[in-house]
Amino acid sequence: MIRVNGLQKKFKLTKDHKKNVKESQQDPREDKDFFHSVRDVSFHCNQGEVLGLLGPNGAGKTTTLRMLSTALKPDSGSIEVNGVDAVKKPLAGRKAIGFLSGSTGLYGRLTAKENVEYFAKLHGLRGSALAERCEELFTLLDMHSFLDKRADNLSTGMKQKTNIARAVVHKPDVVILDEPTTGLDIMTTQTVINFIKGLKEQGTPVIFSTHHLDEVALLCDRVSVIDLGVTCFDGTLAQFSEQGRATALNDAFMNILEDHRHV
Ligand SMILES: Nc1ncnc2c1ncn2[C@@H]1O[C@H](COP(=O)(O)OP(=O)(O)OP(=O)(O)O)[C@@H](O)[C@H]1O
Repeated sequence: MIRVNGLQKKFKLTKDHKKNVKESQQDPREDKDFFHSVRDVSFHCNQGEVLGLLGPNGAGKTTTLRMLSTALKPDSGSIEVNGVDAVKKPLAGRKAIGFLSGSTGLYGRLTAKENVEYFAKLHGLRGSALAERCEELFTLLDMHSFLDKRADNLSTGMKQKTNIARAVVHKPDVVILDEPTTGLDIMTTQTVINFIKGLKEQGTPVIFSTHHLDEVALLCDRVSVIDLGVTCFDGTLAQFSEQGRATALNDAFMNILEDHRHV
């Protein structure tokens, strides 16, 4: 399981950013020298659960997920993965977490297969264990038709499948996916959704950020909403509808955001 408590992360403002800040309306995340992207974020996800991380553009979801992946160090707060303190022990945290980011690239000159195998080797897999794990992922993610194509020549969907395979090749304890279906066609989206369902069935906790509430309805046991860097909802889907006073998830989401901004 993964438990996140009171995460905070601020960034030093550049000169340009400071100029924009002066011109913008008052934002509680701004101060003289820093932009407080994540101010107070807490949630948890148990074995076999899928948690959907929601929030408007710029709310702080990617910054939060990058802290979970250990790519960014929080200014304060804790991240615990199966009892391991991932802030104090980032190497152990990195091993335990599989992270798909929106920005990581593949090695363009390597084929899809070579990309996944390369990351498997970095995680210490060798021989038949490596071959079996890669084969399992190639089948689950329906990758066989493009395994020998160079990454440079892959479509967006093929690249995303390869990125997902590479993120989970070491069978991490927790899987974190930043907008895994953004920009994908319907068939590729379905493959990714089925893949997440498979992880859930195996008991692996999955946290994914998304703007697609239909995916939340299909996949999620829990929902966490971040607004202006703060968790303004964290609970089950039923509690989400209850607090948002609507059965339609988009209405519930809008009500939760409005309540948060008018407190
Ligand atoms: N390195 C940085 N320096 C300054 N500000 C940053 C930095 N990284 C992120 N931010 C700011 O922090 C805020 C949160 O960004 P983040 O990418 O976490 O949002 P998000 O919820 O993932 O948004 P989206 O849904 O658009 O992907 C944004 O206003 C962004 O401009």
